[in-house]
Formats: sequence, C-alpha cells, structure tokens
Amino acid sequence: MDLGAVTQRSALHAKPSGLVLQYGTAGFRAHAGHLDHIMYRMGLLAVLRSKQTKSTIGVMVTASHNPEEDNGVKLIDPLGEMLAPSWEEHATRLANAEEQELPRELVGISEREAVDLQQDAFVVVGRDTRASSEKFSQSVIDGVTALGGLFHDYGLLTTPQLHYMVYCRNTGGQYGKATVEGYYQKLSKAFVELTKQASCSGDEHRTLKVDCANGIGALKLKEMQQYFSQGLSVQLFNDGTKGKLNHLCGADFVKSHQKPPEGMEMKSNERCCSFDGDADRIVYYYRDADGQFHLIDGDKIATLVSSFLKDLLVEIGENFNVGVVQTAYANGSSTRYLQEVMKVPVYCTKTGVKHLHHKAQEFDIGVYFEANGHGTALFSKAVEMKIKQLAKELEDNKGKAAKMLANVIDLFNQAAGDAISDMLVIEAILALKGLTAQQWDALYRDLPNRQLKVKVADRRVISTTDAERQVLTPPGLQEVISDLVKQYRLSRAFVRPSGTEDVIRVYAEADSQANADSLAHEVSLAVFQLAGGTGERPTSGLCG
Ligand SMILES: CC(=O)N[C@H]1[C@@H](OP(=O)(O)O)O[C@H](CO)[C@@H](O)[C@@H]1O
Ligand SMILES: [Mg+2]
Repeated sequence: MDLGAVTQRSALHAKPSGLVLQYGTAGFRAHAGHLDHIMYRMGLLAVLRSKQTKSTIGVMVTASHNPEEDNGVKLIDPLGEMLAPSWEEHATRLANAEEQELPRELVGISEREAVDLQQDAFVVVGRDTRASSEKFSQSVIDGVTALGGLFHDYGLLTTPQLHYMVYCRNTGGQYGKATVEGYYQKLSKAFVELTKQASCSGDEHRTLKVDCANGIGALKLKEMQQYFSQGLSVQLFNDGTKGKLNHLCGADFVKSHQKPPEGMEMKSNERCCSFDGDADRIVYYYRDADGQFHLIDGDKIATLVSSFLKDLLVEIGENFNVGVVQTAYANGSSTRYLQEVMKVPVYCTKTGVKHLHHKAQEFDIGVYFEANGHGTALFSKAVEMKIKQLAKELEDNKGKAAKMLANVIDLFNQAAGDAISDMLVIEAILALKGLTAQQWDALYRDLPNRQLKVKVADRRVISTTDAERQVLTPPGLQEVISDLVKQYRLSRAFVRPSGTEDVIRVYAEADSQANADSLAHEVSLAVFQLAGGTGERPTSGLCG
C-alpha cells in the first residue's frame, strides 16, 4: 500500500475539524459542503473491500430524496447488495479519522479483515444529477487511484443501475451486460415480451404519467423509452429541465404528504407514478371522478406482485415457497390482506432495504417492499433455472404462464429496488390482468395513518426490539405507548430513531384519520417527555 500517496492526496480532501458523520441506513448523507473528504475516503475503502472480496465494488454518489444542497455516498457489495455491516463500521471510523491517522486506520482495517494487499482492486462509480455530484465522483476516484485501484466511471446513473452493473460484473455477465445499453435491452426485451401476451382489452396503447422528481430518473427514462415504446408510452413530468430536485415532487414527497407532486397534470382516473431523486423508489396514484387523491404505495405494489406470482405458480403447478417481507411501516391492512386473504407468509424486519433484502433471500421467491415504494422480488437460482426450463418445455396455458414468469424474473432488478424496473413490472401486470389503477387500489383499504418526527437531544436513548415495533429504552416509554394504543380501535403505534435524520420517527394507525393523528400526537408527547425532547413540544396536527 502506497500510504505516502494517500497522505499527500488527503490534504486535497481535508476533513473539516470536529465533523463526525456516521455510515447510516443509506451510507453517508449530509450537506454537500461537509462531504469531500468522505468521498475521497470511501474511494480508499472501496479499494480495500474490492481486494478483500476479489470482486468489483460500486460507489454511488447520491442523497436520494434529500434536498439538492445535500449529497451522500454508499458502497455496493459484490452481488449488488448494500455494504456488509462490519464494513459500515470501518467506513464510519475512516470517515472520522484525523488526517494523520488515515494510514494507520487503513492498515488496521486491512489487518482485521485479512485483506490481501497484492490483490488487484476494481471500483465502479456512478452519480446522480446534483450539482456537487460530478466533483465528488472525482474525489472518489482520487481515493481509488491513491491506493492503486483501477476504476470505471459510469457517470450519470440511477442508484439501481449501478447495483445492476456491480452484480453483472461479478457474475461473469450471466445476469446481464454491465452497460447502460445492456440494462435497457434486458429489461425492455422482457417487458415487450410480457405485454405481447396481454390481451390489451380496451387500453390498446398504454400510457403512464411519470413524475421524475427532477432527478436522474428523467434522463434514464428518456434514453430508455424507445426500447419499450411498443408496450408503453411514458409522459415525463418534473424532468429536471425547470424545477429543483425533489422539491415539492418525487416519491418521498407524494408518500409523506399524501398529495400529488407539483407540475403534474392529472385528469381523473389517469394512472400516474413518482420516482424519487435517485430512482430507487416508486409510488403510484390517481384522482377519482370526485377529484379525491388515492395513493398506491409499496405495500400495494408488494400485494399486486405477490398475487400475480402466486397465480402463475398455481397455473404451472409449482409449489415454490413465496414470502413477503415488510417493515413496521407497512399498513396493517396490507399485512392482514396478505396473510388472511392471500395466505402468503409475511415477515417484518428492521427499516432499511438491506434487512428486507437479506430476509427475502431466504425464500424460493421473496418479495420485499418498504411502504415508501423501495423494493423488488428475488428468485433463488434453482427456481430461476427451473422456471426457464419449464418455459421451454411446457405448452398451452402452462407454457404461457411459465414464459410469463421467466420474463418477470428478467424484468425485476434483483440487485436492488428499482423504480424503472418496478414500473415496468407493474405496467405489465396491470396489462396482463386487465386491471385499472382503481381496481388495483381496491384490493384492500389502507388504515388511516400518521407519521411524525420528534427532536430529542440524543436519539440513541431510544432502543428498540421486535423489528423496531417495541421500545426497550428509555424505561417506561413502551408502557405508555401500549396504554395509548389501547384507547383506539384498529390501532398500532411505534417509535424508532431515524437512520438518516437526527429525529425520532413516530408512526400510528387507527380506524379514522382523526384517531391516527391523535394517537401519533400523544405518542410524540410521550417521546418528548421521556426521551429528552428538545425545542418546542410537539403540537397536534403536524405532518411529519
Ligand atoms: C420511514 C421511512 O420511510 N424510512 C426511510 C428512511 O430511513 P430512516 O431510518 O427512517 O430515516 O430512509 C431509508 C433510506 O432511504 C429508507 O430505507 C427508509 O424506509
Ligand atoms: Mg432513493
């Protein structure tokens, strides 16, 4: 390791004194002014991880749905997955080390992780459309080359596209070609094949309105649309030509405010969807004939997808085990519908896609979605091979179903939740089933719910268990929450420290919106009192 080069260059990427950042649920995120040294150091860390795993590692520069002024960075592990937890700790240590400590930290990580320093390293880099992202990707590359690593800079990519590239590169091209063109072709081919099988009753040429959050999704969807235009026309809004990234638009805005994005013209009963700023989340929505807005979130996407997959499995007569993975934020109605009506086993994990992804890998077919629209479906290798073989062998309706399944497998991005891939999956399913957005929405009715945020002096005072549904500390808080919940019908509430913001998140649901709001408010007050709230006491009627 040429530690001289590391030190020399680190002076060009100086750490602001006193700044402490943590590798959280989605890597590092902060105001862009605080991040240059982090980028450089993540380039260094990616080299060590690449040497240790003898694989290509990804580094994505993005802050997803956060404001334009922020930025962030995360590492992508060999199979397109989020960075392993023990390396998250290394990332945090490296990020916070003083400059003169850097060489020692790098040696320490290499020793602890038994990194073979003679091994070559290869890192792929991608970035979103933020003004600071281009310069930051250069800082990452500075870190990579300081440790002698080789790299490929993909430039502008959606986050899931970079996950896909990493996965392709580390599986010898079996998963697909590791180019943007390869991604477009693989997904579009599967989509066009699928929609050819649809009877297209009524809606001969399908159209969809897409709010791209003024982000990278707009650029990539514009490039890609010619590949799938046979099966779907997309009309892009908030494409970045005028508006500001994530400002009053995008999947996070629509989900948390439960209203349409600015800048989109919605006619009644038109199917619309929103991506977030790095295009790894998607939510759908429509306005009914009375002008009322209806959100179709990640829970309903998981329901649509798993019911479609189950029907196809019944048709071909295969009894694979299908599981759905959610977090505590999943609407109670969705969990009940999946378990009681669809008879699908449902599991709850901690928030953050890495937890859902790992759980989903335990099934033959694992479908996972966060309520906010981040998710995908995973198919075990054995299942994938079996289905692709059946698609060749079976005939008639069974053969048709097996071919559909084979195409759906290719259409999902199994490396990560992906707004573009999920959009095409959903559009194909709706076309094949002849469903309108309203009919999809009518599968079950969401329980009214409310999310709030509470500021506390130190959010680590709240610890949780049972997939974040129960509070362990501070003492007494869980009892208060349980008592409050008992005072409402069909109610549920939990609190947890956010992994991406310095707040405690409060979630409540109940039989009416007024009751969900009131329960969320009372729980917020309990958090404020028992967990060291700062600033103003929570007032009722606040939307988190
Ligand atoms: C309630 C909620 O939506 N939480 C989000 C948010 O995490 P927090 O730990 O709640 O801040 O950001 C994560 C990363 O994007 C995402 O995975 C997660 O679902
Ligand atoms: Mg995102």
